[in-house]
Amino acid sequence: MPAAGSGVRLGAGIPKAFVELGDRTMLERSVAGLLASGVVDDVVAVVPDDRVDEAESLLSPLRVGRHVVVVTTGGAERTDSVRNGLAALTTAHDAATGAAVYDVLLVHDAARCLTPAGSIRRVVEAVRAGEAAVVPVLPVVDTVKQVDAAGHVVGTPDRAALRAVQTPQGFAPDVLLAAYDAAGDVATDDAGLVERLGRRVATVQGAALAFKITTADDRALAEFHLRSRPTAQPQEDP
Ligand SMILES: Nc1ccn([C@@H]2O[C@H](COP(=O)(O)OP(=O)(O)OP(=O)(O)O)[C@@H](O)[C@H]2O)c(=O)n1
Ligand SMILES: C[C@](O)(CO)[C@H](O)COP(=O)(O)O
Repeated sequence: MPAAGSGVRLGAGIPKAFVELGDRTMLERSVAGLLASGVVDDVVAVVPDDRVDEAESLLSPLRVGRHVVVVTTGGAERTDSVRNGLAALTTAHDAATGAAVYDVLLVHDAARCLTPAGSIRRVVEAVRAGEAAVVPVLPVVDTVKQVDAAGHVVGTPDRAALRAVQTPQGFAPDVLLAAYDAAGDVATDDAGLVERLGRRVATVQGAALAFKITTADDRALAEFHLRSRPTAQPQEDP
């Protein structure tokens, strides 16, 4: 779980994953949401260097039953943070068993902390059914324009062929590790690195509640959803 971003666009003055929504930080909500989905065993949370102790303390109550929750530090770009998370996972495996024990790896933004369980499950099921890489998507409802540097429209892609992509993105472990090994530069999502290997990326239905909390308006929207359902993290698709 990449959670090491600074949250410039949110403008809260602290790293975004540590911003509270209601009584819990986005980080806690996101990790709890994954573990509550019933299809996630362990989580590596990737946080800013100076937030490791705080993350350990926030996430400690979630270390129940068989679940392992590891905290490690991030890098300058999201890609760097995910790479650090994968390294922590590999190290943990080598120390414990000497072999990979997972059949699916997910990469999930801490900033998508209201993601319903259904979306997480659909991604995992599609990887288990044989897809090497899977992304949850929504149809694009606005017309999308391509613009030049001056902001003038240079094209209108066919909206029917466009999708807005969310997380968690799911992968066969060897495919994700190979994609990060091969990655020379940054990508805006993890599946983009898999595409560069020439591998197929499948789509499954995403969820409106899996929106990425990016701006103050998004935060207000998330708080509205939580006030509407005060008792729990949303776990089912609307
Ligand atoms: N160097 C980075 C940058 C981003 N992320 C994480 O990647 C997810 C998606 O990134 P984004 O929403 O863009 O978060 P920020 O980078 O914090 O936002 P901003 O660009 O506004 O600063 C977030 O959970 C964020 O914490 C990360 O782990 N490491
Ligand atoms: C991975 C992602 O959430 C898919 O939509 C998105 O690309 C992250 O972008 P950000 O600029 O790092 O928020």
